[in-house]
Amino acid sequence: MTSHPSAIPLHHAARRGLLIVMTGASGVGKGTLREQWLTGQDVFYSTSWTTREARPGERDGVDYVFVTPAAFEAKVMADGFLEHASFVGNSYGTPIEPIEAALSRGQDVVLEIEVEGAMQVKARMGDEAILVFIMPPSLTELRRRLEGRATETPERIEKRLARAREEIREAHEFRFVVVNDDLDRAVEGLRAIQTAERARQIPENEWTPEDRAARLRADTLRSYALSDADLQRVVES
Ligand SMILES: Nc1ncnc2c1ncn2[C@@H]1O[C@H](COP(=O)(O)OP(=O)(O)OP(=O)(O)O)[C@@H](O)[C@H]1O
Ligand SMILES: Nc1nc2c(ncn2[C@@H]2O[C@H](COP(=O)(O)O)[C@@H](O)[C@H]2O)c(=O)[nH]1
Repeated sequence: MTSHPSAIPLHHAARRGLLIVMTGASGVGKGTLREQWLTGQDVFYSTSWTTREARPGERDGVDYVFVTPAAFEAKVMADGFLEHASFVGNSYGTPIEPIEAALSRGQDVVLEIEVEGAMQVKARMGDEAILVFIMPPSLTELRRRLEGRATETPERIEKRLARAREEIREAHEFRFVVVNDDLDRAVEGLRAIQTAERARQIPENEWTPEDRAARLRADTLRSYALSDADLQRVVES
């Protein structure tokens, strides 16, 4: 029997990549988690544009594309960003074109961005965006991590912590919340989310035992379990 393309069930058609957005306060460990989580995976990590100065050891085109405010503004005017935001005195943005190309060829895409930009992605991409808020165990631990990383002046650390207090209060806006206390446990949570979201693209009767386990684990990370009081406790701790 010959089959017509339109007769191919949707789930057998080429899979579109997942768009996973990691967000959360500066210094919570997004980059550290991402490196451990994505090592060995063929995932497209979006390199952002920024107007901030490169830190020692950061490479242009790898860690960020470092640009002047004028070049950044020109890209904004050309509608070249999926999202962009100002963060403690500098601009940051996600170039749109490589993201759409990766998703169309079936490659998963990971963004690592602050909260205002993540809200823009949510508004623009709707349910396609899998938004994951990375939560610090406490604000005291977040301060310890920012101080330990030693990339910011004391004044800039205070500004980032002030912004963190606002960002943490927005956590319930995102689909999942992963607490980055124990690094391995947090990475395992991110893997479960990725596997569970992939499984959603196929009928449930085709799920493997691993898919089912991932779904159960991912359900424990849904943000609706968090109350405002829970978020306030983190901010005050
Ligand atoms: N689970 C963890 N336990 C202890 N320290 C951690 C943990 N995760 C990350 N760190 C440390 O916290 C510091 C900040 O981590 P990282 O640079 O990955 O944060 P980030 O969220 O990517 O920051 P930014 O948003 O500013 O780029 C680093 O020194 C890192 O080694
Ligand atoms: N909205 C966006 N935020 C971004 C982007 N790239 C990085 N970031 C976030 O900015 C802060 C500060 O970063 P740092 O490198 O100066 O410490 C942090 O939360 C990053 O995740 C982006 O393209 N858009």
